[in-house]
Amino acid sequence: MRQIEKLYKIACSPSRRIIGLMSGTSLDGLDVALCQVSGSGLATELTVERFTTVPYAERFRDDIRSVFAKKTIDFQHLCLLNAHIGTQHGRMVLDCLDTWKVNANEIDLIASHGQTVYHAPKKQHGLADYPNATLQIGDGDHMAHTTGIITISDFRQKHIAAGGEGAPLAVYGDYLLFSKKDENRILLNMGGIANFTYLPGSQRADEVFTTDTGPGNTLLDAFTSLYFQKPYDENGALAASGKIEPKLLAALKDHSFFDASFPKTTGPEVFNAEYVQVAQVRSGTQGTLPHDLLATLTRFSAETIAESIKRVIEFSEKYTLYASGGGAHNPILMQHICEQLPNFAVDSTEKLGVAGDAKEAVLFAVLANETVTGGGTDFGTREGVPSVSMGKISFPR
Ligand SMILES: Nc1ncnc2c1ncn2[C@@H]1O[C@H](COP(=O)(O)OP(=O)(O)OP(=O)(O)O)[C@@H](O)[C@H]1O
Ligand SMILES: CC(=O)N[C@H]1[C@@H]2OC[C@@H](O2)[C@@H](O)[C@@H]1O[C@H](C)C(=O)O
Repeated sequence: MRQIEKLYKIACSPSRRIIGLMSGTSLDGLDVALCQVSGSGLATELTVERFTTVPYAERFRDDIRSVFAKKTIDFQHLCLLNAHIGTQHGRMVLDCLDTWKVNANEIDLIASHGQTVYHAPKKQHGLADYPNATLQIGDGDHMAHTTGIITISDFRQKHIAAGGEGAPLAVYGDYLLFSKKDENRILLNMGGIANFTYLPGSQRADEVFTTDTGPGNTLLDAFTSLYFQKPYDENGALAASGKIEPKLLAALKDHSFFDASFPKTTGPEVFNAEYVQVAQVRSGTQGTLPHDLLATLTRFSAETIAESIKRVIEFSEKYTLYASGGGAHNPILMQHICEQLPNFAVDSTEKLGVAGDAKEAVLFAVLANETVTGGGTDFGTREGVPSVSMGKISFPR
């Protein structure tokens, strides 16, 4: 059968098995979600059959770090990694299928985010002659060839072509899977970077809203690794035993990103260890003890998240916040957020049927489903949510 006919059959079938893949800014591993998806648009129904995070080997992580969020890199290495990550992610998928005892030919599609290596929205690069830009590597052709499964990848470019910043894309899946009549919902994801989607109880697509808020865990991870040689502050234990340094907190919050209008996006290109060190010098707090630094950075993430949410809500309305991403496992971060949003009901996306750790990978499966089924949800003229299909199709042969 011709490849295009196979794809057409997949598109016409009442349901599809799609593997969603996400490798985020934390570089902890590849999130792999095997989903059964039926319908499209607001009639989409999705069940997560399997989910796992394949942890990255130290060597693979260091390899990605060598080109990650840096202005100057070894260009040959970037070129090699584009193919290498595509193949490695493909092998990780095959290993998962093996463990799950699922044959690759039972899978209809892979939705592969790839690895963001640089994110440069115009508001950040400031170069008048250039557009918003972002780069995800781990090419879809390598994934398709390695796995033998039709792969949809590189979702962010169409968003940019249509006037967006290439992120957050979660909003599309959030709206299709989680919006509910008469309930105002905020879906807050805290990975390396934090973002949220606002889903109005009106369920009107043209009122849906999304933005990044700034750092989630990225700074916590950087300093936990520097001072404690651990990948992250497990359960916020280190921050819990420190004191917030107010002068440093004020200096951390003093950045144009936080004053810029919504929607906006960012990444570790801005929020990195150097950002903190500069804030320490500016506030004369270089002597801050490691535990106090983590306490302050945790509060910094929480305040910038809560303040962003407060900017878009009506105080007379009721909202439920559903948390996801690794930060939802950090009780200190969650406690600070809840404290600043006292009128919110707070829950996890688990309550909505999708585990918080799986959510982003699942949402890419939804995006791929929309690409092949035609989708066509009209988000109106809302900035940051262009009404486009996303992703490029790679056939295995
Ligand atoms: N038990 C825990 N306690 C504290 N923090 C945790 C815990 N579990 C995970 N995390 C944090 O979550 C991070 C991973 O989050 P996640 O996988 O959502 O990020 P990501 O998808 O890579 O990032 P992004 O969404 O920005 O692309 C870890 O690096 C760690 O900081
Ligand atoms: C350019 C890029 O990879 N951005 C990521 C990153 O990680 C979190 C936040 O910043 C978000 O905007 C986005 O990912 C999620 C999956 C999104 O697009 O919704």
